[in-house]
Amino acid sequence: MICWMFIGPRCGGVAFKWLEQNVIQVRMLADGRLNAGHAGVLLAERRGSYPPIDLRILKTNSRPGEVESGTRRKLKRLLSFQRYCHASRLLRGLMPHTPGSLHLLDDDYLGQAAHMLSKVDTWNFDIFLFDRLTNGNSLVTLMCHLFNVCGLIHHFQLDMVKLHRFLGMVQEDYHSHNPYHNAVHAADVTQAMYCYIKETKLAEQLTPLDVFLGLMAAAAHDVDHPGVNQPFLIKTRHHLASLYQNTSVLESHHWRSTVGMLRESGLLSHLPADMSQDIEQQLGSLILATDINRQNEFLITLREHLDNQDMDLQLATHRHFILQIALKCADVCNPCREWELSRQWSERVCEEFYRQGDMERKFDLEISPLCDQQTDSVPAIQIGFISYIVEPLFEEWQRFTEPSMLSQIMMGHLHKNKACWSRLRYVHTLAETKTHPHVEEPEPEGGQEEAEDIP
Ligand SMILES: Nc1ncnc2c1ncn2[C@@H]1O[C@@H]2COP(=O)(O)O[C@H]2[C@H]1O
Repeated sequence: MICWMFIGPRCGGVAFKWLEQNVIQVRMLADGRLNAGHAGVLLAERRGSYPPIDLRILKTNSRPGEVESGTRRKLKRLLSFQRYCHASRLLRGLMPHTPGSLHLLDDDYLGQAAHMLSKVDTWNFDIFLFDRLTNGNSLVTLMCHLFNVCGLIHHFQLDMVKLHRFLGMVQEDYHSHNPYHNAVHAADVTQAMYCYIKETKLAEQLTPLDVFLGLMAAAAHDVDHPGVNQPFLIKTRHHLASLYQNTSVLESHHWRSTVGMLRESGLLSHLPADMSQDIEQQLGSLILATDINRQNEFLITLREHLDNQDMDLQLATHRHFILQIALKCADVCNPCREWELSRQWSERVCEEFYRQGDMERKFDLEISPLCDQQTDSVPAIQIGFISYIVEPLFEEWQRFTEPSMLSQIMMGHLHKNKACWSRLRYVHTLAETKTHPHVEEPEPEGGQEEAEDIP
């Protein structure tokens, strides 16, 4: 059955609504235009960040065919115009976030944000605070600053209006209602990427193009993330899953969306065609490397290079590989942040998992691993994630940096945080035992003593 529905203003995330007996509407981001699937689950196709425009256009078209054919050009024009307004508001320092109530940023806030930027290369950079100080514009503000301090604007002769327009689009295309996969995560990964790029081992070898690619890929690597994972998209037969043949579905979408925004903004239009094509391809290869399913492939290659001591950063291919690794590290570095920051990311990512699990439960789909709030506790998820993903990767990264001061700081946080989660898991299991006395009382865990002083 084909069904078109017009729904309220954007609220992000994914929501279900029963339409008919056995047809469910799944709303992603509350974009107005929905795709229909006769298998029972309907998923929304995301077409940009400005649903009020979508809705206005779509409401004037009651039949799906008409919407598709008659307004495509108009829609595109309006989206661009809307984005243009957004970018120019950003340029004037106005807040783009609450439509109809634009305020000037308080000078004190800007002063504090500027002060934070002077320490943007420190590992304890508090991205949550920075996001509040910039009124939700952490990604745009951070990227503009980094492009400036890295000399990229000058080197690539970038047009500032186009740059703002592009970054505004990227930031807006992150779903602000995702607890984890939102623009603050992108800003966090970008800040981490900057720290890695500045590692002596890399800084000496990277070209301006490498730095440009590393920062751009970090900023855009999760753009338009729907807040659910690939298995969810596959089992609900989302059109992106079939478009990308069930392989690196989200990452492919992040990349292609980025390319679309690059072209729409015209940011690279002054560069020779072969150069902008190369940039698009390299961005793809970097963003696709963040597919967590490819973790082992990258880890094995990195280990081989380190064992054989054959990494030659004068070679473009080797620099590209190490940029992929750096981006992968940045993407999963939250357990290496200091406890207060790390804990927030852990809770956010688990909240996103649980929301997915709740939807799966509600609609009788199999609950995905780690997504069952009733059985998968935050501490248990964290210990698993640290043990199987983060530790193995960062151990090799530490070897690569020989080891740098930053690597040692990150490993220090990682071990402390893991011990802390162990302690919390123990407390959690103990509480479960008290509630369900038939469950055997847990033994104190290895990390417990180490974690005594951690809240
Ligand atoms: N603190 C964390 N705990 C558990 N999983 C995490 C954590 N941080 C990141 N991840 C996972 O790591 C994945 C990296 O790729 P994704 O962004 O697709 O999705 C991310 C999450 O599924």
